Amino acid sequence: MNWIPSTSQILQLVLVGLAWYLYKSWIRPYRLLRKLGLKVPFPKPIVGNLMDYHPAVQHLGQLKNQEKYGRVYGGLFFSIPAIWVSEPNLLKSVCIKNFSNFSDRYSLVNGIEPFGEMLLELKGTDWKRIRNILLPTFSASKLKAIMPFIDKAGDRLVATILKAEQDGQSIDLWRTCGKFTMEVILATAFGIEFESKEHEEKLTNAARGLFEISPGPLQFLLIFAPSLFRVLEPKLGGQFMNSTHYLVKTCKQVIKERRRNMAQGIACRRDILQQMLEAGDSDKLNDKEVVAQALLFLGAGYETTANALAFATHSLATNPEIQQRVFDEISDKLSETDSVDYDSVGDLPYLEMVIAETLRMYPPVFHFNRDIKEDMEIDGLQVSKEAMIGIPVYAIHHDPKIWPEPEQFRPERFTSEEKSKRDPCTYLPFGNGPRNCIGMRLAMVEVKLAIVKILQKVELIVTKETDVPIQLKCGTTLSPANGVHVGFRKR
Ligand code: HEM
Repeated sequence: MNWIPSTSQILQLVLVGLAWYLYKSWIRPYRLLRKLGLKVPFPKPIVGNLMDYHPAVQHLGQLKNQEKYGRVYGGLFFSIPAIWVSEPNLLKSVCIKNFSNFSDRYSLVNGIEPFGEMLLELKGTDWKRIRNILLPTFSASKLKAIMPFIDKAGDRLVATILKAEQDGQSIDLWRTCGKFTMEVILATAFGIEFESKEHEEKLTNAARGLFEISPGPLQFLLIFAPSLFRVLEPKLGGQFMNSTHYLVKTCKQVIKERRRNMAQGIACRRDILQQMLEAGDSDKLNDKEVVAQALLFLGAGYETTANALAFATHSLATNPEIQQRVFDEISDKLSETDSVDYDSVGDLPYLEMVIAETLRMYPPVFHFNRDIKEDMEIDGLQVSKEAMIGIPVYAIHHDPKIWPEPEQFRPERFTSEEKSKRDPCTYLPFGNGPRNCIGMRLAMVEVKLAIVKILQKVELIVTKETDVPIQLKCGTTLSPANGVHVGFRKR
């Protein structure tokens, strides 16, 4: 005889299931953090502490939590227990001293192809293998080879600015910087140059759609139910899956063409894509791995670098004496006719300090994380393998005990003397340790070259449209909430 459950039995089952789910995803991780001896703001079911502050101002949430709970506290990222650490000694242990226990990142997008194969998401020996193959790609000599692409994109950036100045038009310099960094990364990592305005827009929109998932239901699905995410996201108007498909297809076409040319002995462009295709002696990257890294470089290198450059231009416009000093340094070291090459942009110490201070005040990557392999105690802090370490970069960079008057823009904080007084783990725009940002040199050279080229032609000035102070917004990265609207005065 078939047993048919009654409505009340079904209801009871649903309630038990719900209670079990809430216990597992809410109470249990909360109790774990409390058991570790951490102060934890009481989380909400499902979202945890994610919505304690509006998602767009997570950077201020970091600061408030640091003020309230100190440099170590707990919180739930959805149901994932996170130990937030901003104490420099502990950070040194996590990122460097005990690296073997914290060598991986907590996986947030590895259920979608090709994200699981990206360096950012890879773990253990798989990460080490790909990182070692890729490292030489970002060496000084290899970056020198791609300088012509960066230089060309820099010329286009300056042409746009000069046209705006001539027409007396206002432009959003943040968007313009985005076009520059997009052009660089597409030309170098994807081996593509824009064929038309339409082509440029299609590629730019697709690249923007990557990693463009803000905290909310879609992010929840992406982390906890990637198969469902794959089906639902495009139907809910998201761009992530469509952008991914388009970019993978585009990259595969370029790789096919390169492989054909290589087989026929036809010389190929010396860009990052080519270096990846040729990288490794006995241990080569296969095409799937190359596509994954090209997409990652696009996602990790476009918006971050654009924001850094846009924040730097805003800081220069709002600090005219500092801008003058940078201009004097550029004029002393480089005549306008000199080509701006890798070595010449590397010899501008004051500009370097200005960029460092920009990245302190406005770190585009305002937090990052480390997975915990085994339970252990580090400098009196008990950590559990069921949790992750969260690193609140914005709060660390605005801690008044480390950076007096943190809201003041002072490049002098980065003289060699001042730097030697501070613990390196108090400044983390590119992370730290063996898992730090592999694209740091490329990003720095892009930002420096663009600033040199801009300042050689125009002075950046504050207009009535300029946001002072600049308003910030958290999405995947920390960006200017209203763009960057500064004026230009031709030199
Ligand atoms: C101003 C621009 C940039 C900033 C602020 C930035 C920041 C960061 C940060 C904070 C991390 C995490 C580091 C850690 O966990 O210790 C990271 C990782 C990474 N970044 Fe960047 N980044 C920038 C530009 C770039 C560029 C231009 C590329 C490549 C073209 C790139 C590629 C990567 C990759 C592949 C990783 C993962 C490294 C690994 O797991 O081994 N980044 N970046």
